[in-house]
Amino acid sequence: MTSSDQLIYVNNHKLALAIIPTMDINEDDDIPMLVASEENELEIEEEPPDLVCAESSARVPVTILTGYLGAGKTTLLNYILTQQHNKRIAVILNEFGEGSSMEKSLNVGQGGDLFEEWLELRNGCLCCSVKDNGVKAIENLMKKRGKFDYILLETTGLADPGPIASLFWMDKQLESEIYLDGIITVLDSKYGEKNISEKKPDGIINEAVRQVALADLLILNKIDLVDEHQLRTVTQLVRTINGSAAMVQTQRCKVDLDRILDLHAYDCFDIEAYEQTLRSRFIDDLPHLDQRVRTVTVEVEGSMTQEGLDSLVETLLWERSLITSSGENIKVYRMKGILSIIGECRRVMLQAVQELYETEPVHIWPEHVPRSCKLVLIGENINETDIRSFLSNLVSAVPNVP
Ligand SMILES: Nc1nc2c(ncn2[C@@H]2O[C@H](COP(=O)(O)OP(=O)(O)OP(=O)(O)O)[C@@H](O)[C@H]2O)c(=O)[nH]1
Repeated sequence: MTSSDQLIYVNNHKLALAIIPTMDINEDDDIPMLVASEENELEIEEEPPDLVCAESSARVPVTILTGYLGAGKTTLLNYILTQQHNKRIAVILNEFGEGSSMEKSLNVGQGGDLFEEWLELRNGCLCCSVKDNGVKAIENLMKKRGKFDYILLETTGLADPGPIASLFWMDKQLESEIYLDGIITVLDSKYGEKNISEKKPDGIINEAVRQVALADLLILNKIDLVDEHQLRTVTQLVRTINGSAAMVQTQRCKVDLDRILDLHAYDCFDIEAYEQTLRSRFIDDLPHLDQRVRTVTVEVEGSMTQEGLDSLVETLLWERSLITSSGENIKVYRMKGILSIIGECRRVMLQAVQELYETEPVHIWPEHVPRSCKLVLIGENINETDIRSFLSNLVSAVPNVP
């Protein structure tokens, strides 16, 4: 198998498995197409009856499964695929063509009526910065194989999930067939602290920290290998980095699938669930650890103008130009918020990953509730004092302005 192959397994009933390795992209190349290689001709039925979704107009969720080397990502994947979920799940392993990972993935779904297809991705990959390519490749795959109900994407242990999330976080106006449902990070309870604390050259934040920071759900796995004290320490550490994600403790990643699938972490499908994620679960810093990446929640009473919102996005996400009082540059990985915008009678939901953001008016502000702007930020060098001061400058001192 060469690095330009994709391996697709399709279980007639509910499972398709794909491995998409790293590829080079030429600027002159067209949008990637999934084509059959000569090695194993792909036989495509126009509409395979058992794989075509009844509601073909429904968008397909993508869940990103990430976590440091050996944390239990594949264990989680296998667990999901063997549970009752009544979904036709496509699995994409972003494995960079590593032989061992492929062998391991061959175990997934064995025992069912499994068959293989070899596909080649002419250009484009899931880890590149060209947003459309990975998405188009999957959409092409869906056209060929019929529509899946769900896509699970397992990253490598050393992946930064940020760029991958940006790839799938599609603007609704682009009318993509897929959308980002959530990022799940699996952590090894025994080695999690060591992995998170590992220093990289030039002070770069390591991948384990980034994976925790960007999680919508944190799975603290391998709890059978630690005692209560170790579990408390790693839980505290993870919570300090990401105070917004839900968290579960597991052995062999056994977790209720309702906690994993259909999270809607990037839309306002369930506003109450969204508001839950804005509630601070922040705990005190652990003094013995260098905690450059952390979560801060700030709420300022009052409303801001649309220009204020533009300025917030520009400063925090695009220019990354906010400097702390101690001279450090604030870098936001993930931001959520509920804002009061002057002239808008509804609460405005704000979501951001890396430099991408989305705002959406949701519920009407109740008359008795004072208007306010609330932000949750996860990133480097973030501290409450500087964020509060920045937000206060943007928020007018006039509460309850319609
Ligand atoms: N004791 C114990 N072992 C576990 C648990 N979960 C997974 N493992 C084992 O840990 C090892 C690594 O698990 P994987 O699921 O392959 O981890 P991964 O994150 O996919 O690993 P990479 O792809 O190499 O980064 C395997 O031997 C698993 O059987 C657990 O809860 N307890």
